[in-house]
Amino acid sequence: MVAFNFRRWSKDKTFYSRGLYILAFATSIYGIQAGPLVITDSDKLQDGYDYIVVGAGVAGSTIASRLSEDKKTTVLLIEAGPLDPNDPLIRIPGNAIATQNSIYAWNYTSIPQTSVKNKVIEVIAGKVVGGGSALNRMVWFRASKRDYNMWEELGNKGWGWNGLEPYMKKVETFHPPTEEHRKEFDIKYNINVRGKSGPVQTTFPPFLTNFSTPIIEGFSELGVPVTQDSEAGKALDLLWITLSEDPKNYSRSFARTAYVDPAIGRSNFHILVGQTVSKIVTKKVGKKVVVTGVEYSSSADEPVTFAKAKKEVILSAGGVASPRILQLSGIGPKPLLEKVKVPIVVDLPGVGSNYQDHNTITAIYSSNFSAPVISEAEALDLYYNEQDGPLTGTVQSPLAFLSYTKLQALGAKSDSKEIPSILKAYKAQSPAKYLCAGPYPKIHKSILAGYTEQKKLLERYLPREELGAFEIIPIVSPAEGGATILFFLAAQHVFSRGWIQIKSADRKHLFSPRGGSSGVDRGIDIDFRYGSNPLDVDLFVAGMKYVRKLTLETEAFRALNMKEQAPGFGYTSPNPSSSFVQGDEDSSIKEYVGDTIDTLYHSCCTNPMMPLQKGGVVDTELRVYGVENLRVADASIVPMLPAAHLQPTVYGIAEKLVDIIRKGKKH
Ligand SMILES: Cc1cc2nc3c(=O)[nH]c(=O)nc-3n(C[C@H](O)[C@H](O)[C@H](O)COP(=O)(O)OP(=O)(O)OC[C@H]3O[C@@H](n4cnc5c(N)ncnc54)[C@H](O)[C@@H]3O)c2cc1C
Repeated sequence: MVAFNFRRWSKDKTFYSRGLYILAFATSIYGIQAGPLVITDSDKLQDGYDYIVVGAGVAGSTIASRLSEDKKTTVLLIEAGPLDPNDPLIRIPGNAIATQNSIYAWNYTSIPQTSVKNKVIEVIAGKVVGGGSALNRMVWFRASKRDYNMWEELGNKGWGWNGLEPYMKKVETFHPPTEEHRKEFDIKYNINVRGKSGPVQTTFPPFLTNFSTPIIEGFSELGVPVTQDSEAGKALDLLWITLSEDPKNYSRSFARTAYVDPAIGRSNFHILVGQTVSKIVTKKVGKKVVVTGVEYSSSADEPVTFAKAKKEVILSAGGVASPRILQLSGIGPKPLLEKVKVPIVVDLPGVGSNYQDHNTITAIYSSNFSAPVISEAEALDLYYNEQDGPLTGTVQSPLAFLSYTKLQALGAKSDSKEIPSILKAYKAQSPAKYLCAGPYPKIHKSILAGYTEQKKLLERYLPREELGAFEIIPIVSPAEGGATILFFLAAQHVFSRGWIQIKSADRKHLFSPRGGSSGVDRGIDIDFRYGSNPLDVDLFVAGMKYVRKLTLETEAFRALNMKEQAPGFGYTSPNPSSSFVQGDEDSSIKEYVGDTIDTLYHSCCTNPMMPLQKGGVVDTELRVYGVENLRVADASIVPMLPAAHLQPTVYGIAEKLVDIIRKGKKH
């Protein structure tokens, strides 16, 4: 019986985890008990705090905790979700997928994605103290130097690799594997580039499968080596990935344990949980717009309560919620605010624009690979008694980040020796061609200017061996008679840009129930615009062909007798598009992309840190343009999606902001 940590079947497009079913009794035996917690109810609030931080996720927890290290500074952290009672659903790494479908998630849905067969996509985000770090897959690594250096080149001095890396390092305490474990799997790492004393614990999961051998050998046949350590600034080729977990008991190390728990008990730190912020409150002082505090409530029926900020409000509600709260507060594109009848406080075109995410499809193979089949009871026994087994982690072998050059050399036709075909076509596009005007009758000039700059950088750097273009995550799902092998394929530097726009001024939508795409009006249009630039779909064609080369043509994989289950050669869609060409491999993969494209949950870039005239929402000190005493710090300020999972980057952004505030820099 299979008890592996996650699987995803293309047939019904749902995730599930056996972990879900073992929780009930796991709760009762899980070792960690809640310590003494000081949670402040509204009626116990002080009459104002120096800083109010909205959202106790990755960034918000970090900022609130660090600011409260100064005893003279009062901090209020407000979180819509609960403080979990040390729930194994969160704490046991192997339960990650079950957590994503639990009460700890917001579970928004996108609007139908018109470029990919009107697919409606679930947009999972953490709604609990810890935010995304409480339910993510704990994959921990920074992007390549060039990813961050491009941020700097967009006009953000100090936000390149050299400006951000020390802060990402500051977050981490890295625990090397045992010598025996390192040797057994030939794990590569470089202790010198790792953090040594940060609050987030990272390590390699103890339970790895021998699938790392065909992965390393198969990729090697295709010219892809193992990188010594992704954290050195080149997250390219095959990477041994650490997870954000504590080897003390192989439990999740997340923003709650790393930052909030140490702050709880400080008399100058208060945290309100189960309270949803619906508005940043401002007043006019002369010509200036000044933030005075926030309004929040526990439900749509409750009246709002005002909390006063003496110095600043820092908005850290995440890539989807932060632009939403700004728009609800009258800070955003004028035509949108007019349409939904929110009084305009500041006309800021970039709020909600520039939406980016890693999108993904899954290839599935049968094989004769033999991996231990572990029952639920055995998995629990291993976890609790031996700190081992599939519940200790979420990945079991290295994963790959391929540059365009490597990907297209094997995965698709390249009609030029110098530049792969997708990039050649991208270069030929006018920046406005696939950009969406959002709430404007035509694309706003600042947003076009910002994208034009981004496009120039992508054109310049994507052909070089400096940036990841495509991620391949192998997952082994053991079964009697041979494991099922899943490959998650994820596009890294998407060309499409989406929008987040509120549909209503009514705060009641912030309390819309969870529940898939059941037609619940959540008062918000979340539009990834997946595949709106058709080259993003072409990239998946190249990626899928690459995976076929790897699985079906390398010696290492041929020995495993891999048979493609999905998409399968000659995949025909139940809902074929008009352009579908029977018998054509590219066309068939495109159909599969249209039917199954999904998110890798890295929503970001919706309040980009860029100059105002380039569609920016915040400056390099993360201050919102045109508003005094308001900053945004979370995944929304990322100007351009890096080729990496996001959490170390967002923690780093938060740590850097704290330093900026401490140094008291002015605009
Ligand atoms: C399912 C999933 C899997 C992921 N896997 C990985 C991974 O393996 N590795 C990795 O590096 N990254 C991963 N990520 C991404 C990473 O977790 C996020 O990028 C990161 O959490 C973003 O941090 P943030 O501070 O911007 O927002 P979040 O961490 O999402 O925090 C925002 C917080 O604000 C709260 N909030 C929102 N609205 C309001 C409101 N109105 N009032 C009060 N509070 C509010 C939310 O409840 C939440 O707690 C994953 C994300 C998800 C969702």
